[in-house]
Amino acid sequence: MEMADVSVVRGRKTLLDAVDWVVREGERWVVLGPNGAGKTTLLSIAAARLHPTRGMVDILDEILGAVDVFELRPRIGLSSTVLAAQIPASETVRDCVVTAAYGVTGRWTERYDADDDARAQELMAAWGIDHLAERRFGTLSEGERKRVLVARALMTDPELLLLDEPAAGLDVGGREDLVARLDELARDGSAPAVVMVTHHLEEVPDAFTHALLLREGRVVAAGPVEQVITQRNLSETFGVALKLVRVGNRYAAFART
Ligand SMILES: Nc1ncnc2c1ncn2[C@@H]1O[C@H](COP(=O)(O)OP(=O)(O)OP(=O)(O)O)[C@@H](O)[C@H]1O
Repeated sequence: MEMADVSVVRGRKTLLDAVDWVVREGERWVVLGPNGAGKTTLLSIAAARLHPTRGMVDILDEILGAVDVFELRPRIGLSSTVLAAQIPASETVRDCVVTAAYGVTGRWTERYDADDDARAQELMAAWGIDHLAERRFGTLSEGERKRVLVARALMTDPELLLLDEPAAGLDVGGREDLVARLDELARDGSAPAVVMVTHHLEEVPDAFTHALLLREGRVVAAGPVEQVITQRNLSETFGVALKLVRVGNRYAAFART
């Protein structure tokens, strides 16, 4: 996925300002930035859900604006709270996952073949939700919901996987469980390129390779994790003097006093 000089302007507000970014096959990116930095806007463009005001976007060798987005979208897996809000509370977990094959939320009259059912079953097992297959989405805990959303995002065997705050609202146990699963996915050589948006350094899985830091719609730094996740870059990105703590390949940050 490539963005060149991408800007998004709404009224007098610039949501994204001249963003250049390349995500290559096999890379696992985390996008970090404070509230309102433009992370979700950036991900919406990468998901072919939003067109920029200016600039060029190439997703999986298709140029946004010159491609039928309905053909492109099934090649991109997306997990986000906006999507979660579109899933009917009465939908079973199995249907939440399998309906991604048609890019719909809410099973209706579509027909799914044995391969679709087998793929959904395999993903539910991999993400630890197979015991919940017949449970209604609306009855799940936040942690269970998050795992359903990632399993759903993988249903079409996408070439690009986009995760918008996949661990938001989880307790520490739930977060660590999800981070461990994402870490395993990141280490899988057959997994698609991954981009994960978060506010929290603690949520960056060990095996993630690259980071992009965003502040007020501008890229503060982008590149390999160890070069980008530095005390100086993070302090600039979040507008607070931060102390960076590294434990193995995991990170945390605290205000410097
Ligand atoms: N249609 C719009 N018109 C005007 N401003 C908008 C519009 N959509 C988003 N914004 C603003 O653009 C900024 C970036 O929003 P975005 O949701 O991309 O940020 P974010 O980094 O994902 O934030 P958060 O971490 O709080 O979810 C915010 O200040 C938001 O209020």
